[in-house]
Amino acid sequence: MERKQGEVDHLERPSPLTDKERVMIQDSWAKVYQNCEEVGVAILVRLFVNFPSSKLYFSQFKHIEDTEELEHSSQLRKHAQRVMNALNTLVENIDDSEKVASVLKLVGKAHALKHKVDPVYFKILSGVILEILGEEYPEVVTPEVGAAWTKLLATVCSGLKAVYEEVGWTQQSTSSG
Ligand code: HEM
Repeated sequence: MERKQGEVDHLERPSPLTDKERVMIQDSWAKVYQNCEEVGVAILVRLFVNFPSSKLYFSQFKHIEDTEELEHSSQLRKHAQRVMNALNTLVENIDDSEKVASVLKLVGKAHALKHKVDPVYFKILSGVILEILGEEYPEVVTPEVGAAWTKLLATVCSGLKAVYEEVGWTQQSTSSG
């Protein structure tokens, strides 16, 4: 059974990142980004395996259940690359709130208006990112570094939610699920 939304509720209402947290995020990301393709694919495969309803937005692999087959999907790999690139831009520009806001606006608008992705999946994805980073980089992602990432991802989710509200997103038939 899928895990539900409440699990990542701690990602709500982020407090601002401190300078120390920004540095921890940038240092840890530098290591992660060396393997961006592998890590990106691992994150998305975990998302789609653990939360199969998230697959339904993707025309080319929505019916694929086999993990290895998912891993090789070109649509999945392309999206993994896009997610990692966007995260890289956010981390690189962590001190530039205008740049961060413009990235979130582009991503939020595309997902709300074009792809019609329920924003809950951004929270779910954030949980998966934290999980994979902790598993793959246990030496780098110490509890303190993980906490900084939690804050960053919470900021991303709340920024995206604000964009969704701005473009008039209304909850679509997910209230019972
Ligand atoms: C931080 C999180 C994410 C980032 C940075 C991101 C980034 C992107 C980008 C840059 C695109 C192409 C933009 C466009 O179509 O105009 C895209 C496409 C897409 N995204 Fe995301 N995405 C994220 C999370 C998600 C999630 C959680 C889902 C659904 C569960 C999703 C579903 C899609 C779909 C269905 C497409 C179109 C795919 C295609 O045409 O092949 N994205 N994403």
